[in-house]
Amino acid sequence: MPETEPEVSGVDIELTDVVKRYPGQKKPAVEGLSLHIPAGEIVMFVGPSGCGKTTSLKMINRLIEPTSGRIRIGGEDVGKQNDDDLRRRIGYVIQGGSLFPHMTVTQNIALVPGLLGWDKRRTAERVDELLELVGLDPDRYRGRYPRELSGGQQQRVGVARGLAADPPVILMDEPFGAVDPITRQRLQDELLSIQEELRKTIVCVTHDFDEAVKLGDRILILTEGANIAQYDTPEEILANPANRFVADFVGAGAALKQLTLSRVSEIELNQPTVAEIGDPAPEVLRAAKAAGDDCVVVLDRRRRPIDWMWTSDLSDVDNVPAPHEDTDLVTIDRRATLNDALDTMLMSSHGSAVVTGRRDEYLGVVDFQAVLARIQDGNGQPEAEVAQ
Ligand SMILES: Nc1ncnc2c1ncn2[C@@H]1O[C@H](COP(=O)(O)OP(=O)(O)OP(=O)(O)O)[C@@H](O)[C@H]1O
Repeated sequence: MPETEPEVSGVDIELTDVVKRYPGQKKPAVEGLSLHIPAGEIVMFVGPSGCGKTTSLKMINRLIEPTSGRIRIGGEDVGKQNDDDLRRRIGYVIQGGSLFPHMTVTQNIALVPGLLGWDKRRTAERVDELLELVGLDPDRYRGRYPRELSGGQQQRVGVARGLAADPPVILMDEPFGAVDPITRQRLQDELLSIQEELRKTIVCVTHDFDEAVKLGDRILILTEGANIAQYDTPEEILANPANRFVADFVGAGAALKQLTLSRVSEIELNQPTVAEIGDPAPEVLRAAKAAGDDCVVVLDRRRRPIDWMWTSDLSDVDNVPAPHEDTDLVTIDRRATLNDALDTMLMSSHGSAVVTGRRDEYLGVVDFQAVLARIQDGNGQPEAEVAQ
C-alpha cells in the first residue's frame, strides 16, 4: 500500500483499429487491434507464440510502422511525431538490457539524454540518480562495462536506460526473460517499487502468466492476429475467464494462482528477537528465551538484516558475531507475492523468510503458517471458477 498517493506521470495510450500486414504474409500479424491503456497503469500482453504481442508493442513506438489504424499517446497521434520526440516520450527496455558492450554503464544510460542534447552535468546527475533508483551503487558501477556486470545488473542498467529521459511511457519486451528465477523475482519487485513512486504507463510483453498476474494492473490476452480474448484485471481474469481459450491459457491452477495476487505486505509479520553485531550474547539469549524464539535476526547499523542465528549458536560466544559467508539468511521484499514467498521459504532451513522494505530495512518474518492462514481465509474471494 503506498504511503502517500503519488502523482501519475504516465499518459493514456489509445490504439484504434491498428493493422499490421508483413510483406509476403497471407494473414495480417495484427488484424485490427483497438485498446485503451490508462495513464499510470501496467498492462501486460500475453498470448501464444506468434499471436502478435511484440508486433503490437513495437507499433506503439513505431519501431514497426502500422499498415493502418491510429495510435495516440497522451492524445497525440504517434504517426505525426518525429523519431526524437518519440524516443523522449517512450522508454524501451528489452530482454537482457541489450547494452552496447563497448560503452560503459554511464554511456549506455546517457544515450537518450545525449540524443536530446542534455549538457554533461545534467546527464551525469541523472545517471547517478537512476543507478540509485535501480539499486546499483553509482560509485561502483557507473564506469563499468556490461561484461563486468551480472545478468541481473545488466537488466537493471537496461531499466535505468529506459527511464533516462523520464518518459511518461515505457515499453518492455520480455524484460526479465534472461535471468534466473530468483533474480527475476527481485527485478519484478524492484519494478513495482519504482512504479509505486513514478506511476508511468508501462506496457510489457511476457511469456510468463504468473509474471503478468504479479505485475499487471491489467492483462491483455491475445489470440492469433492479436485478437483480444480478454482484457481485464488479473483478479477478474482468474475468477472469471471469458471463454475456454482464456481458461486453458490461465491453466488448471487458477485457484493457486490467486496466491500471486496477494502480497507479503498484506500478512501480519512475526517479530522475533533482533540483535546487532557486537551485542552481548547473554542479553540477546535472555530476550530470545523470554519471547520463546529459537533464532535471532541480526541487523546492521542501518537496520538491514544480515544474518539469522540459532540461539544454540549464541550460547558459547560473548558477543553476536559477524555473519559467516554462508549465512542461510533468506530475504524477500514486502512487495513479493505469496507465491514468491513460498518458493523462497522452501530454500530456507528456517521454513520462513525475512521481509525487507523499500530501502532493504528489516520489517519482520513471514512463515508457512501465516501464508497458509492467508490462503485458508481466502481473502474473502470465491474460488476461481474455470469455464468448462
Ligand atoms: N519481420 C517480419 N516479417 C514477416 N513476418 C513477421 C515478421 N515479424 C513477425 N512476423 C510474423 O508475425 C506474427 C506475429 O509475430 P510477433 O513477433 O508479433 O508475435 P509474438 O506474439 O510476439 O510471438 P512470440 O511470443 O513468439 O515472441 C508471427 O506469425 C510472425 O511470424
